[in-house]
Amino acid sequence: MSDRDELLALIDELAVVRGRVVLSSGREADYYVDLRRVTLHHRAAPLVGRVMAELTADWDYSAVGGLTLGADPVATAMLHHSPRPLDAFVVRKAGKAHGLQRRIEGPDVAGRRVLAVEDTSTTGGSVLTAVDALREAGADPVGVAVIVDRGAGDAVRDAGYEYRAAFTSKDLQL
Ligand SMILES: O=P(O)(O)OC[C@H]1O[C@H](OP(=O)(O)OP(=O)(O)O)[C@H](O)[C@@H]1O
Ligand SMILES: O=C(O)c1cc(=O)[nH]c(=O)[nH]1
Repeated sequence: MSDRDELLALIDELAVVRGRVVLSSGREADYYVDLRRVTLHHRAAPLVGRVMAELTADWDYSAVGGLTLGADPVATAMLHHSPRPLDAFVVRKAGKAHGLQRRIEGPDVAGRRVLAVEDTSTTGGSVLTAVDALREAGADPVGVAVIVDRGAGDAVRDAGYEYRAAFTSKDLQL
């Protein structure tokens, strides 16, 4: 079985929850894909790293990350399982007032080409928040990549960024 097929089967088995749910955006939906159950799973996490690295293999970037928390294990999986040397970063939902007061944690991203990732994207609001913070920090986001797309493509493209998803809701029969 290919990495992609194995990952899709694990997402279906571990992450899909059917039932009424309120989403991050405040919208309601009748299914949820809890990808943290996949990105933090011993067998699935390396597949996430390889599939997401392959999905973006033709994009030039040296660091990967996104808005905490969903993006964090995606970025670290890529750091560990990408064939290219990659740093990871974490974009905080809010800056912190003590310590070094950084909004973006990890090796400096200023002046670097970076990839913004998400576990799943519905409105694109979360990943575009990360992209805005990256720009503010002097980084150059080369695109957005997510494991499961729930419809954020137009919003991300309208904001001026390329958008790729390893899978869509349809791949999961949702
Ligand atoms: O495209 P959007 O409409 O922004 O929705 C997608 C976001 O929702 C989830 O995170 P959530 O806000 O639940 O927070 P968490 O990552 O801290 O769990 C998910 O991990 C994405 O970040
Ligand atoms: O839009 C969201 O908040 C959302 C949808 C989904 O399927 N999974 C998730 O973690 N968040």
